[in-house]
Amino acid sequence: MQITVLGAGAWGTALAAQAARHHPTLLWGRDADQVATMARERVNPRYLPDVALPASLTYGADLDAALAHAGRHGTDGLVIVATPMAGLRGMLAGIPAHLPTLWLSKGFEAGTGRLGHEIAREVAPGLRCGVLSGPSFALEVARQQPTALVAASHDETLRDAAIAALHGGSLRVYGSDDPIGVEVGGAVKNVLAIATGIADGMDLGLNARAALITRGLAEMTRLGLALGARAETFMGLSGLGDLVLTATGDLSRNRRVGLLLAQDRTLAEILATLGHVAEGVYSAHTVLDRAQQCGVDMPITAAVVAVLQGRMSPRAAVGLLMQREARNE
Ligand SMILES: NC(=O)C1=CN([C@@H]2O[C@H](COP(=O)(O)OP(=O)(O)OC[C@H]3O[C@@H](n4cnc5c(N)ncnc54)[C@H](O)[C@@H]3O)[C@@H](O)[C@H]2O)C=CC1
Ligand SMILES: O=C(CO)COP(=O)(O)O
Repeated sequence: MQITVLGAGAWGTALAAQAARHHPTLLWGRDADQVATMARERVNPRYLPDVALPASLTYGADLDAALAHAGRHGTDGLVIVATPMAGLRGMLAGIPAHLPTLWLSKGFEAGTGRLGHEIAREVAPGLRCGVLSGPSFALEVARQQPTALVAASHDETLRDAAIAALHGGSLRVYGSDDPIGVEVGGAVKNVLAIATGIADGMDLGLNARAALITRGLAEMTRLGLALGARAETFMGLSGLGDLVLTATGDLSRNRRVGLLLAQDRTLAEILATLGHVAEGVYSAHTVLDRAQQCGVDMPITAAVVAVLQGRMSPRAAVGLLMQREARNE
């Protein structure tokens, strides 16, 4: 299978390395100098330093040529979009309709509030596509540490293509026909990881973290159900799985944002030093907007939004959550 990965950040590079062990794979990046460095040194010094990339992986900065690589044998190729959510719309709009496509981006699009499958429906109707998500720090995948992912699409042939492309060795890829649930899980866990980062940064303790994860999962599930997802999806890899990973794992950029907010660093300072995208920062208020449109209560998300917008201190946000009325679980 001919595979093209669009986006040479941490996750695109890690997944391209995995794919290249089994299939002819090309990694496209928008920065020609970075691409030339990767091709020469077989390492991505900016986003995944210290990980040697397989010799079989090829590189390109020309988007048309990269897409032609995936289309070399007609419809048998696969395009994997690995940009942040902000780049997904532009990428999907340029992919030829015959090329099956997966995206890795996790979030609600800032401005429109759309999930990936909603963007695809708008800009690429007819494209066979789906999302690949689940608990997966790029560094661990790049180091070939065991990881389980979920490929979600209403199109069974697309799920099969994702599994054929990536399942094997240290990576297990499960299928799901609930792309809404898988996308809501991947988007909301980023916001909740900021919340547990704040709690841990304030030394609130392990009980507080467990409470945020559990009640956060309830928020995530409520929103997902309102948007048309199935409840059981949130007990799976992209719900509970990715939430536990991101909310507790110090490799998470979203969690790191929360830890630093708790030290009273400003968001601008934090983002200037992060060096990678933290999607929760950009989709938190969009999650809340969509929840409000559906009449869904998301108090933890609302608290994170207030802190991110500088309207409330972390301490005040915790106080507000603790003062809420008692209710049945
Ligand atoms: N890093 C990780 O462990 C994981 C990340 N993800 C998701 O994958 C997506 C990408 O994340 P990372 O690779 O970690 O980000 P990153 O911050 O490491 O790299 C982002 C890459 O995207 C490129 N980029 C940014 N905007 C772009 C645009 N408009 N068009 C084309 N390229 C653009 C940047 O140049 C950079 O190469 C995010 O949505 C993230 O939530 C999902 C699972 C794991
Ligand atoms: O999505 C991820 C792990 O599954 C990565 O999380 P962060 O973006 O918070 O690093």
